[in-house]
Amino acid sequence: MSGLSVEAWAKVNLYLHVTGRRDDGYHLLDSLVAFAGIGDTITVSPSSALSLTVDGPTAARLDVDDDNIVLRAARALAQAAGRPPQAHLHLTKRLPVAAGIGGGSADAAATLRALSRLWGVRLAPAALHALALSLGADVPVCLRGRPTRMSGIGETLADAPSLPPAWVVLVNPLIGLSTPAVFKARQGCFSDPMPLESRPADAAALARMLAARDNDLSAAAISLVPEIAVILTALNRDGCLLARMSGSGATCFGLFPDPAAAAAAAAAIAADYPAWWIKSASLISST
Ligand SMILES: C[C@@](CO)(OP(=O)(O)O)[C@H](O)COP(=O)(O)OP(=O)(O)OC[C@H]1O[C@@H](n2ccc(N)nc2=O)[C@H](O)[C@@H]1O
Ligand SMILES: Nc1ncnc2c1ncn2[C@@H]1O[C@H](COP(=O)(O)OP(=O)(O)O)[C@@H](O)[C@H]1O
Repeated sequence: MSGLSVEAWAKVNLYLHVTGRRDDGYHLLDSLVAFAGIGDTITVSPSSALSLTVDGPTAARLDVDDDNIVLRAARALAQAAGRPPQAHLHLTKRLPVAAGIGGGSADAAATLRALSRLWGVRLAPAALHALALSLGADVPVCLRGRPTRMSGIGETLADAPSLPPAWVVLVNPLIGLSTPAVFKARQGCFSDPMPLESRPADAAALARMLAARDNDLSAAAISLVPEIAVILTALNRDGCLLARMSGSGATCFGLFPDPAAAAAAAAAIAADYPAWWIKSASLISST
């Protein structure tokens, strides 16, 4: 497709601690966020009006209406730039929807990047960050697209140590899980933020660092979608260094030290569970 394309990489919460709750109901988080080399693609091209078309393997699971986060991002950027929202947007959807890997947030971030270039808009970094946050708590981190320590509700971002070469297998049962529903179902106390060690030397060291942490939303997500427990068991096989849920689920990731081990695990899981969405990809180490 002609136009200007930006990739919207899948977000992976390597760990996710819930450290508190604000008065407005939003939760305070401490998360190491990475990105996998698989995602959606946003392509923008000049047009006299704002429009969106969608294709791709998971497009059928998406409502393409005025409320789509991609169109909301375009309108918000146009308003901030004081210009009409004129562009045709095309979304190639490959990530499952409502899946804990930030598909919508990554699409919104990619839209902001692509339209900034198409329209020649250069918002100040603080203004772009605020605009991203107004679209969703995960949009600012997706705008960075590199390993990031995320806190607050998602607005406080700090560079994380660059990651060693590592590969993930992402598995989703193609059952959408609502983020607010998972936060609502969460029980138990809050975690304390933990300091992050310096750069892990290799994937095994990264797995050891992550093993001391958790995803505090897993139990709540499993109570809503029990298949998540089955996925974690399926991922925990030879060569897998760590298996964990990402975000509010239901996607889980297995961490692998090399691409061959990840591809072999993905193929073996696909043979056992042909109805699941299963992909292997590299982790983006830094930019
Ligand atoms: C949980 C996380 C972890 O990275 O990822 P996902 O599972 O969505 O991928 C994110 O914080 C999700 O961010 P995002 O999906 O942008 O959330 P928003 O649209 O802003 O909020 C949706 C709803 O989730 C809850 N929410 C979200 C973020 C947060 N820090 N605390 C919350 O309690 C609130 O109920 C809110 O109304
Ligand atoms: N472009 C988009 N891609 C994915 N989901 C979208 C999009 N636009 C709106 N949504 C809605 O956003 C919600 C969250 O989806 P998504 O961002 O994929 O999941 P998560 O927040 O778990 O990472 C879903 O209810 C979905 O219908």
